[in-house]
Amino acid sequence: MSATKLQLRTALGFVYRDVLPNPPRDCTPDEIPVIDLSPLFSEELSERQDVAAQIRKASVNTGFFYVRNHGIPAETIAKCKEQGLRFMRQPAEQKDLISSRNCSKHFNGYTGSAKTNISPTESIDIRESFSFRYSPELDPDHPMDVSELPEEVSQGIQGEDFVWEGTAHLPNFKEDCVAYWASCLRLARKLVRSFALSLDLEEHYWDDKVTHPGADSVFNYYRPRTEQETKDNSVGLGSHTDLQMFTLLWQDNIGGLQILSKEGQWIKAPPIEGTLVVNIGDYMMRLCNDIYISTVHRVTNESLLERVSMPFFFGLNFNCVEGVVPSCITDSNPAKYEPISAGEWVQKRFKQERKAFDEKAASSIAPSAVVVQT
Ligand SMILES: O=C(O)CCC(=O)C(=O)O
Ligand SMILES: [Fe+2]
Repeated sequence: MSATKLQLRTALGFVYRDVLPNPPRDCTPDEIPVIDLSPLFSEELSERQDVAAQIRKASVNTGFFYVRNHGIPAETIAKCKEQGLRFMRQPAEQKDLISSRNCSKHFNGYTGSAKTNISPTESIDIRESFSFRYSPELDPDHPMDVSELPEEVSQGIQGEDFVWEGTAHLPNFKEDCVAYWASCLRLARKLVRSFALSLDLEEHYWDDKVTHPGADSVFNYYRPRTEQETKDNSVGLGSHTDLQMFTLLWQDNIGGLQILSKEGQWIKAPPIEGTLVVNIGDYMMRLCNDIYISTVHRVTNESLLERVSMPFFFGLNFNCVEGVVPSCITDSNPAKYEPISAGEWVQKRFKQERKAFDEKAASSIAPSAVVVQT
């Protein structure tokens, strides 16, 4: 059997990847290494540089790695997971009260099963999700009211209160979700320094560009597939790349995440207790002139149990217009990309995805629609 073509969405249009016909195989420790983050919290620059070197190696290779000793307490993770499950186990009508499509300007809130189709060449997504975004009053490092921000910053803030108003009946829901989000944000601000070091930039290169950053928390819920969905090879979440600088992902112990190797082979990224998965997003790949790789990945829950994951997508302040960083430009490798605002970059693809889904849904309704003769 020959390779098949996978069509992928980017903010700037479609790209294509060849996929080998072989079934997914286990990853090797070299493909998705486990990096110990304890030295990140060390006073010694050389220890922090050692972590940065490991991050560089993994980011150039597959763009995916696990981190352990990341500093997020297991209890914070467990509470957020429990809250997400409580939300998802509610009746559909209750969840739809905070439907992203009806209530949100910025893709926050609840999205039901079969309401997205992230990969044009695969099935619709079985996944359900709940999302919320950065709000300055929740910032663990410098909480402030949105009215205190300069206008060019406040315009880009995408947190929306309806997600909390519509979940206020679930005790401690907001508190537990925000605690996990805040821990991820703190870790991401630490990691972005390591990414700067890894690119031979000054350690604090991005510090003033992540004061009110892209910091999107999502709770993904994958119910088991039906018999028909299994026959049809339906995906939990179709093939895609992430959008921002990098993603921190907690996954439960069910498994189902796969990443596409350079050779076009799907490899499994199994759960490893006590770790988070970190992966490079498209915006980072662009800032690095393609030196770091934003790798295609997808999820299928092949078990008979529900599966949960909690990604946190991290990027620069939305009003930040950033181009390829100086250390990734040489005479023989000039900058391939123009500067673009971090916020615009993300919104472009979200809008495309929704438009494409609406068009697909409309065309699949058409054949059975009643044609009225006038
Ligand atoms: O559920 C997972 O393991 C990954 C989810 C993911 O890739 C995403 O939400 O972008
Ligand atoms: Fe993803």
